Amino acid sequence: MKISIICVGKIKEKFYREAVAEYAKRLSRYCKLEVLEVEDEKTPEQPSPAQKEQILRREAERMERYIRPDAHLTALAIEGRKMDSEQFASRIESLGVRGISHIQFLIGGSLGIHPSLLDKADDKLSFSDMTFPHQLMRVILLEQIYRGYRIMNKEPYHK
Ligand SMILES: C[S@@+](CC[C@H](N)C(=O)[O-])C[C@H]1O[C@@H](n2cnc3c(N)ncnc32)[C@H](O)[C@@H]1O
Repeated sequence: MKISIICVGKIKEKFYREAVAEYAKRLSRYCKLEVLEVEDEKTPEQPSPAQKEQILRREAERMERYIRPDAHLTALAIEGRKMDSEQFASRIESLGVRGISHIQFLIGGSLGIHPSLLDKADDKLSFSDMTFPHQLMRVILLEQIYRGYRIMNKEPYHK
């Protein structure tokens, strides 16, 4: 399985970069992982609705360049569907059984993901009703994918 994480903005903090690198290393046993970063737009403190629309549209256009029509697309969104780790593992497994060999995840920037891009996603996945910074979200997603593979392979994992 190939897994792509398409995200807005770079990871600035060293400790997040190290966590991403650690999970990427652990995941290399299970899947082919790629992390694709697109440039974020400068966002004013209080963007007007028009500015917000423009920022989200530009970031969405950049993300769309990486979206592959044959891949299964999951957008990370607070208002998406919640699942537990076992359900998430089954989801990845069942996509593989259905012959899907590429899963793409989208993580938005500070203003989120443009609604038109959210509409294109096959799934919208929520990790809780709370808002996480996009850099931390990347780490959490990688950890859950790793946990998912451990669950699928019936390998021990701390609870
Ligand atoms: C700082 S958040 C954006 C917050 C923005 N106000 C919104 O409502 O989308 C950046 C990105 O991280 C992801 N994210 C943050 N918290 C999340 C959560 N609880 N569940 C799923 N994705 C989340 C989403 O992809 C979001 O676009």
